[in-house]
Amino acid sequence: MEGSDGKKSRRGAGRVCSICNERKAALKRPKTLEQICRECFYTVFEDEIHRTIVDNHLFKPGERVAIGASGGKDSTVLAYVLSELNRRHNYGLDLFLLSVDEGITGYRDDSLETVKRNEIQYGLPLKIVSYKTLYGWTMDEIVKAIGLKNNCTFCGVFRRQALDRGAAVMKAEKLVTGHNADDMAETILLNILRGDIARLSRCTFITTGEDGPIPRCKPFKYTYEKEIVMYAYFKKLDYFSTECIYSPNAYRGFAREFIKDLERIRPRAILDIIRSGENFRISSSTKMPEQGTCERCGYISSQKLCKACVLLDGLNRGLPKQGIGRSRGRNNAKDEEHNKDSSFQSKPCGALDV
Ligand SMILES: Nc1ncnc2c1ncn2[C@@H]1O[C@H](COP(=O)(O)OP(=O)(O)OP(=O)(O)O)[C@@H](O)[C@H]1O
Repeated sequence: MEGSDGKKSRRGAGRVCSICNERKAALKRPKTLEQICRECFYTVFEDEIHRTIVDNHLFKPGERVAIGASGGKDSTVLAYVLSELNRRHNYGLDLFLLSVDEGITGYRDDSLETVKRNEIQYGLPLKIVSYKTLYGWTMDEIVKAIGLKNNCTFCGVFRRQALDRGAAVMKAEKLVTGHNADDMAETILLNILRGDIARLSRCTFITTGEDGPIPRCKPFKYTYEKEIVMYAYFKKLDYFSTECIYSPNAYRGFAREFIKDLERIRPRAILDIIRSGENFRISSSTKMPEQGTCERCGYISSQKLCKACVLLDGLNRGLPKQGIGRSRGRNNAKDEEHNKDSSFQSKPCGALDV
């Protein structure tokens, strides 16, 4: 960059990487603000994920692992990095891509095309399961029935089960998702704001569902979204970057913006929120929901019917609002009455609903 005096601007020009002290710095690392070169960025980024995997015992050798692949930046980088680390460190994992087709025209159909290309680029087999086949409804049809306001509830609940069912069909022993540190901080904050103690106590776990059909883990728990985007950009990874056309959730949006503001002032804020969430102690007198199984479909549930069955029932009976909102200890006709007044909404898509 030339200054007004014709000399090279000092800002960043010629600065040496603070890690290798050899190459020219090419970027400011969002997590630490260090000026580093690309090569060192790749190394620290991948090594941190490797450490997270090893320190938290995320996998066992020989495990069959489904990578929840939406075609977006997070899961694309996850698929790429995990297959690299698997080779480099001999994890011995049998990896494959698992995608859920929610039936959102102009969004998921396009992102699935990206995943199909990733299948070839990374040499990972791909399995696609769809809402239409599993539930008889596409999200386009659900939105027609319910409108834009609560559709994320359906999508989040159905996706969670769809991933489990797809993983079960493919005989996976573990499912990994691309939820990152920003998602994690956002969910902690939302659970505090909602007073959702049950979720707050579990939402920071890196592995969840060990008592359910298939454990899920989040290797990007401490990975910053900005670094994921940077990594994808520098590595020229093929991903789909459009927002969901049905995703208007204002409450989560505020939490997201708040965290981004905090990060701008102090990058460590994201990690500190996660640490705080991890260190919360839930009072032993707090009543927690007991896990059982859904009477209808056998899926894990703390109610007589799981959330997906309640929502599906409502859709099929022409009462799509049934089951929207909190329904602790309910699952009966009174739900509907309650839901009319409920100011709470279930978790939207992108949720770290554990
Ligand atoms: N349709 C899908 N099929 C398979 N996995 C999915 C799907 N949608 C979401 N996931 C999994 O859940 C994670 C979090 O999803 P979320 O909706 O928050 O998207 P995101 O933060 O934009 O992630 P991505 O960039 O991977 O789309 C994804 O990284 C992915 O692993």
